[in-house]
Amino acid sequence: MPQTLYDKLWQNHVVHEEADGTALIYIDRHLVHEVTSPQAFEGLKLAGRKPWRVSSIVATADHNTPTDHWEEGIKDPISRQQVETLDANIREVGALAYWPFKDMRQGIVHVVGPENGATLPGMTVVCGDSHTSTHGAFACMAHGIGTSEVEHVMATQCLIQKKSKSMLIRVEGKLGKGVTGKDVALAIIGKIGTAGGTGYAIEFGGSAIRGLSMEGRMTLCNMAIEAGARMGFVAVDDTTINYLKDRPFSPKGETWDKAVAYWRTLKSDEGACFDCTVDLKAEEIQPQVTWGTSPEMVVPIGATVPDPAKEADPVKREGMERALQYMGLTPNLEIKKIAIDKVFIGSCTNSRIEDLREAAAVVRGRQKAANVKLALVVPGSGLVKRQAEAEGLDKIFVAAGFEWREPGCSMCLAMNADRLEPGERCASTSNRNFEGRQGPGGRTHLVSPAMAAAAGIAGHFADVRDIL
Ligand SMILES: CC(C)[C@H](C(=O)O)[C@@H](O)C(=O)O
Ligand code: SF4
Repeated sequence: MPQTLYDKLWQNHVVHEEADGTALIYIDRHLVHEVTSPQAFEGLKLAGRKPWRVSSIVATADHNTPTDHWEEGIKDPISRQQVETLDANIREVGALAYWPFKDMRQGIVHVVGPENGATLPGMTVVCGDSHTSTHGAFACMAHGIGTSEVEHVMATQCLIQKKSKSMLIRVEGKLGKGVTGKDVALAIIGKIGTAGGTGYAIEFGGSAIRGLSMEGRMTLCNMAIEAGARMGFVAVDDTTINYLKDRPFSPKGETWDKAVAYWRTLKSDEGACFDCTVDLKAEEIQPQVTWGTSPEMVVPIGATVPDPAKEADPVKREGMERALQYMGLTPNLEIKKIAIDKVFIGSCTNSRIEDLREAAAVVRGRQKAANVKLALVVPGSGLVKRQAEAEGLDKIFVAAGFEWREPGCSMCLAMNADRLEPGERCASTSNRNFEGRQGPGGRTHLVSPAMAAAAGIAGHFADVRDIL
């Protein structure tokens, strides 16, 4: 019987399955950061256990690390304690790789795994972090877990799971100029809603997805969780294999050849059945901007802020009214007329080299608008930073009045010094626009890196296609 990619990944990792479908799944890669690991390490210690397979662990500090003045260390005592606790725990138990605060390879966990070849096709990848879905770009079964599951995986190398339903989201055609993986992700969420993927594992397919780089695929899979799915993935092709060649933890020599032969099987078979299929046309996807407090509250750049009065469903209407009030917006306002205070280019959604190149292409030779108080560019890792500097991207940003920072989660969420002040409005390349996400009272509009850059230059949202 033809199998979906999900069927294959699932089948390859089932250790035991009960009659009701509850299964024990083997975990290949365990990514660890400072926020969700302390209690897990503590629990292990109290039970007198050691991690089952230390070589599955890849750890880094990201959420609580500052993005400037590294020589001054971490000023906030709670953040410092979290990072120091991770340090002590990993130094005690060990790991395949650990990139601590200030290490050249430190960065956001979902950026450093793939770029070092620690995320490989066919793996089960978990992390105490919802955006673990990012790693699905490599045809992995990758999803976030809670702190008690972090402990469970460390102790047993397994997780109790039930198989999800399967959804195929097919994007056929060619994306237009200035339209990126981020716009595809937001357009999908706009179409199916933030609950659209609930209960499903999503496979992204179609010619437009195959046309995306690994960076674009990671952006897309990163946001599968915002569409309600636990995970999203893309089949292996030449793009996947070329990306992984010669990465530090990628297999080498004969093992590489064997691995590639296996990886090439990681796609849905012809005629495989999905529980649900959603189709989008690439040509119809425009640069997207969110206007509300949920990623599904999104419209194309040429649109206006929706009018709750036109919404028939009273629950939805109330949600829209509340969102508009929080966002300080009026119905029917042109998106292009919304002025911004800050720009954030970064996060595990959009802080990879290609994202920075796309933003730099817009910024090059231009100046940040006077009303924009701060435009932050935060590379996803030390390696991304080094690469960007080798290409001179940092100079382009700095010359335009943007700030070039050290890697970390930064202003994606208010867990470190980078945040919005109450009422400030931000064009952000991150993945969540919930109330207070970037700081209490802060107003987040999710966009692509090119669109964030364009907003930083114009001082308000602008269509990047008019600039490129
Ligand atoms: C801190 C962490 C647990 C959290 C997550 O799970 O996603 C964070 O990364 C986020 O993006 O909100
Ligand atoms: S960059 Fe943002 S979304 Fe990604 S792991 Fe960090 S806080 Fe979570």
